[in-house]
Amino acid sequence: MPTKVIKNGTIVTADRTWKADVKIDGGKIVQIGQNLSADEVLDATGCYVMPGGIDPHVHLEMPFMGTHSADNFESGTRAGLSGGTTMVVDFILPAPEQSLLEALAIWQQKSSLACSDYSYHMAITWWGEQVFNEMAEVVDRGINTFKHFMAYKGALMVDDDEMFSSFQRCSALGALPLVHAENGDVVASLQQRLLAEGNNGPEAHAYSRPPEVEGEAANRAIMIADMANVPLYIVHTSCEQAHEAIRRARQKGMRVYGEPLIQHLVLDESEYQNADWDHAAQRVMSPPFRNKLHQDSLWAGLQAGSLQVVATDHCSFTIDQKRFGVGDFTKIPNGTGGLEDRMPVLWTRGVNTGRLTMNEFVAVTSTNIAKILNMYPRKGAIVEGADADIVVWDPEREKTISAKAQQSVIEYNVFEGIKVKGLPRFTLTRGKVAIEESTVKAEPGHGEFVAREPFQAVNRALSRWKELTAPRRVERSGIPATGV
Ligand SMILES: NC(=O)NCCC(=O)O
Ligand SMILES: [Zn+2]
Ligand SMILES: [Zn+2]
Repeated sequence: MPTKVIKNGTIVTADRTWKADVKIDGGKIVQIGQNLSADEVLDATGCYVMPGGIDPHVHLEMPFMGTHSADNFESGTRAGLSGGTTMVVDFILPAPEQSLLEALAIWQQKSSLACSDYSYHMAITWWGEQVFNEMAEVVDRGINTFKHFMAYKGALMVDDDEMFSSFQRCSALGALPLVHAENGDVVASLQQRLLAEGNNGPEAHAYSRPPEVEGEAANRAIMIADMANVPLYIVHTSCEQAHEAIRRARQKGMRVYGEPLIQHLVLDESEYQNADWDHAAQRVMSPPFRNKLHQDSLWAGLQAGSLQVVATDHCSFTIDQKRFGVGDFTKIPNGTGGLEDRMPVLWTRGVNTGRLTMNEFVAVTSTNIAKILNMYPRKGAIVEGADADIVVWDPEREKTISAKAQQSVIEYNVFEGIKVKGLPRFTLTRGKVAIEESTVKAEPGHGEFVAREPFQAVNRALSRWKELTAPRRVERSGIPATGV
């Protein structure tokens, strides 16, 4: 590959902003400085040169609710690159009783046509000696995060006992547990009550998953992680109740991380009242969209640092797939898209409004998650030696989001009609230009798996502290005789 230099731009990282050129060779950043030269020049006049976005929460070709999500690794990563996201992390979902390693092989096959780099979280969907043993091998293969669904009763859900066992295993292996925090038993019961009362439309999806069920599960997961001496990452934090649990845990010194989605920051529950069934069903996801007060709480969390990451949970379904749930909202496949839109929408609603600084934008879209997932500074950084996953961001480029022009294969977009200002001029994946304004040059198969080492610092610090403060037997010199 010829050498490249990005010239005339302003580099923006999570902690600095400065004017310099960036030279790329062999997929890596090799030099940062003034007046650099190379075989090819990419002009960044008027632009910000930032670490490419990392979306740590996507479901590409996910087997779920009797179908598969519509975007695969090819269309999903192409959509990501179009919006400035240069890496995704997908969830491996072993079937009940299936070997984790067998499931990993299936996901390796699915991701062979990825256009950008990717990694995996392994879901713990059942528990037993085999899972306990295989978790060590999964960590050896570069997967240091394990996901637990506290919802989707009868499908992906695990109970507290299984979760506690798995969290303890994570602690021993230097791995990080993730949770989908919703009380699955209560949701299942509310769903049945709503259906029995004749509430079968998509709005009932939101009624069956109020913020309280998310808050309770977040608190429970935090307590279980504390008992297991392990940090915790709570995915798709959508409401004040869950955010409050995370804030409180962090104030007490616990390592708990929270991840709002761009959908929850920008779209609200009124979408489910739309008179058009398709419109409302297309927005069915778990947790559901919330009201403005919850949105304010999430924005405040990003500003204050109590929430660290903005993701998408990209899990797209076609109109026909959504229609599986006509007459019964519990059969509407849960999930929405967002991979192409996360960065432009967050820039527009965050940086352009003054809610986030540019550096905070980089932190919550890339650097923080690179650190949390233990792949920094290979990813999430503009430094010599890092992968050249870079977005050259033009703050003046505008568009109106429209499904007609998107990379995702579905026919609609939940952000349809939103005007964004701030878009990629170039997106580079390991030094290769994948996007040049609206020209897509992404190459299926270019993406590589990113292996992540087990955690050292946080897990060790937690275990050491717990060891020092563990309950201890009191040694006594004289023990009185029993009073008989
Ligand atoms: N979020 C959602 O509705 N679908 C994807 C699966 C999940 O993350 O819960
Ligand atoms: Zn989830
Ligand atoms: Zn998800």
